[in-house]
Amino acid sequence: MSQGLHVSQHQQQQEEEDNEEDGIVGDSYYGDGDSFMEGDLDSEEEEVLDFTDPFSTEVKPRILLMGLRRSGKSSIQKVVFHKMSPNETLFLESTNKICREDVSNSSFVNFQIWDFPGQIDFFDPTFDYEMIFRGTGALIFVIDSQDDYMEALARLHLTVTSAYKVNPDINFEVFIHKVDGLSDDHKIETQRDIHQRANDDLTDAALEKIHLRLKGAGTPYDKESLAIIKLNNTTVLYLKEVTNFLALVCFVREESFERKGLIDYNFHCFRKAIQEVFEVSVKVLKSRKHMSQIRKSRITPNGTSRIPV
Ligand SMILES: Nc1nc2c(ncn2[C@@H]2O[C@H](COP(=O)(O)OP(=O)(O)OP(=O)(O)O)[C@@H](O)[C@H]2O)c(=O)[nH]1
Repeated sequence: MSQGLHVSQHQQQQEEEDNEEDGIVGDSYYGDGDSFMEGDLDSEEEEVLDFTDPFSTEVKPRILLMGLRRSGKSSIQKVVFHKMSPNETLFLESTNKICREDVSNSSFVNFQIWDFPGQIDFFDPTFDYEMIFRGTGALIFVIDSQDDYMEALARLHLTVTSAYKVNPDINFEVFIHKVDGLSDDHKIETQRDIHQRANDDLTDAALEKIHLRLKGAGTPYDKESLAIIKLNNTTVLYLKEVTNFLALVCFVREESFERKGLIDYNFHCFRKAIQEVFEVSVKVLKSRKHMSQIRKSRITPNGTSRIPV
């Protein structure tokens, strides 16, 4: 509660400060201003986008973070990729230029994330959205669930339809953010309402083929999903989910994969055994709980036993 109040006061103050600044309309989105964050954390690279930079032509999967002002885009990025504590995000300044960051923690994780200013204007001639969307793999649209989200939905529709026209292969993700201020019932209701309205808008525009994924709408993997990664030393890494809390990671010689069916069969037996152990453990725990309840019911309030146990 108090956090919510604190945030809204901060937001109000920030809005006032922002309003004093020039908007970015008429200004270049890719200017040579400083990066939006002072005191850069452990970022690999973070910079204001500059299309004259030859590095910008490097082909890397690109993820765009879009949404209204103060919806929480930069906070998500800072908390996820820079281990910033959520409280510290209160002090983030509003983003007024497109900020591009390389995320390359390892050879498996290597992509760019572009954080957009909230008030981007698709009709501004300095904003070359066609060029941006053409090379984009995924667009994450952030909605502040504590705010009146009608404006955000209108902006979502404009963003998604503009992007889809340029590049129908973009994956659209909608993050319903700041749900910490909502009750459980309100969370579900908000998600349902946003989902319904966003899809209704697309249907009205005869664009129901655009698929919006809203957080909570499903996971991109199931129990058959697995990862087989060939390492460079003739070894293969085999990763597969056993239960929600357990994954099996094996390093196997490459030639062993000629008999992959055998590996799958062994994995199947292993998973079955784990599940059986789990089910037996649950039964034992339940029966212990049951016995302890029976014992308690045989003890009178003054602590003496009604029936010897
Ligand atoms: N309650 C709550 N507040 C949050 C959350 N995430 C971010 N905020 C607050 O929301 C405000 C705006 O966050 P930013 O990350 O700067 O938002 P933005 O979308 O990048 O804003 P612009 O750069 O203006 O487009 C900050 O005061 C954050 O502390 C959250 O999960 N819950």
